[in-house]
Amino acid sequence: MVRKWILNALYAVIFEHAYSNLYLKQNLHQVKEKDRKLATQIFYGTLQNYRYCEAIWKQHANTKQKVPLKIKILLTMSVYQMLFLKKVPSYAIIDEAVEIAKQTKVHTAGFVNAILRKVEKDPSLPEQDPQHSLALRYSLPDWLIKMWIHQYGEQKTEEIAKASNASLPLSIRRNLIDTSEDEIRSLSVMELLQDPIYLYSGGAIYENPYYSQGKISIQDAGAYEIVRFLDPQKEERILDTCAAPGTKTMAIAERIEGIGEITALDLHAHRVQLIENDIERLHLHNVIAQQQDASDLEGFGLYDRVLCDVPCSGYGTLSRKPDIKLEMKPEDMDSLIPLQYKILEEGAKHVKYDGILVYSTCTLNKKENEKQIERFLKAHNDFEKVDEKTLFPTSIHNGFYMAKLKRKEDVHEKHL
Ligand SMILES: C[S@@+](CC[C@H](N)C(=O)[O-])C[C@H]1O[C@@H](n2cnc3c(N)ncnc32)[C@H](O)[C@@H]1O
Repeated sequence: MVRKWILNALYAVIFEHAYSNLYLKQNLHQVKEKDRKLATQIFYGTLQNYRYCEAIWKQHANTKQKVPLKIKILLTMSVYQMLFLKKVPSYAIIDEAVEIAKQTKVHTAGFVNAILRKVEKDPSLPEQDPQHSLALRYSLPDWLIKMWIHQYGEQKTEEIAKASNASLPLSIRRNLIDTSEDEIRSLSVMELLQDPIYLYSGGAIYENPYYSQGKISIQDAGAYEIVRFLDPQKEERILDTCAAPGTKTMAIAERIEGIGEITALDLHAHRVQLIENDIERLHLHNVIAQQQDASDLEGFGLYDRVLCDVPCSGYGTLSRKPDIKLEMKPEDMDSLIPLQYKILEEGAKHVKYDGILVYSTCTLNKKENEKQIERFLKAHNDFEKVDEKTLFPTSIHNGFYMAKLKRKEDVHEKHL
């Protein structure tokens, strides 16, 4: 029964903290091929709309009644289907939910039936304060909406919130070294966004021989903008300080057609392994992966370009990683700021005269973005800002912030 499988998958993500994309990658094969698309849609759709769907059934429940965790998820995923899957009639969704409740906690079947019948009759939420209702509509926490309104204004916040809930298409990057545009076009599953980025609609990408042969890689179109922004050139020495899983590293290597030298670092050994796997899959010989804390780069030399794609709160990637929405807490929001700044300062020491330093995040929080750069520039008058961009999320790509700094004085002896 596909819906029972989805219930267990959601339980693993919500209460056992499995990563949604990894869980699907490892377990979706248990679902019959014909049901995989639907299973994926209900799984991600429920995660994305969790707060909203939960609020809808909860208004019909007695607040004193103790509801088992799995039954809460069952109700929430059923409400998601009733509201968002127009092709499946409500009675079929309710019947199946009652059947699953009987198999899971038999005494809850009547409760599940009663609540879902009430939702069927009245699926709306009462009038709320506008900020709270915006947060609920897009299943985001109230404090995040408040912060975005404060930092980006009301209209932008509505756009960000909407995009954070979109079902993004999968996009891929053509390998610029050995895969021509014609070869990519011959695959009818590709639609051009901006070469080398294409939309992919060909189903399980990991099973596509183009993927295993290293001709294509998964790449968010917004993330690739950071690579264009870094603008790596052939024969340069490039340092990527927070590189795993290596998507941008590989895109840089392909952009310079394997001519030049890239050092890719990451703090965690298991994540360095991910970079190494891609070096092998893409047959790249000019990338060195190394486990290293980027807040201490003593002994590293000077580079033409340094990319600090720092760890961040990830609020630009909520549509592709809806699990973040379930776990985000206001106290976590700014916790990475000191580490980000340390990585930026350390990376800066290894930029050669006239060289380029790019600082980037996949979040929308000015304290992790613009404010970091303002503070850095005040403390380092040997750098100047040459460009800065916030790429807001859309229904095609994630959201990012990027700043490009140039070293303008030859003061390395002072630093190294
Ligand atoms: C935003 S992700 C990088 C994504 C990567 N650039 C890409 O495009 O695939 C941030 C990375 O920083 C790594 N990280 C966290 N703290 C670090 C540190 N002190 N030094 C180096 N890497 C660190 C994390 O393990 C994570 O892989």
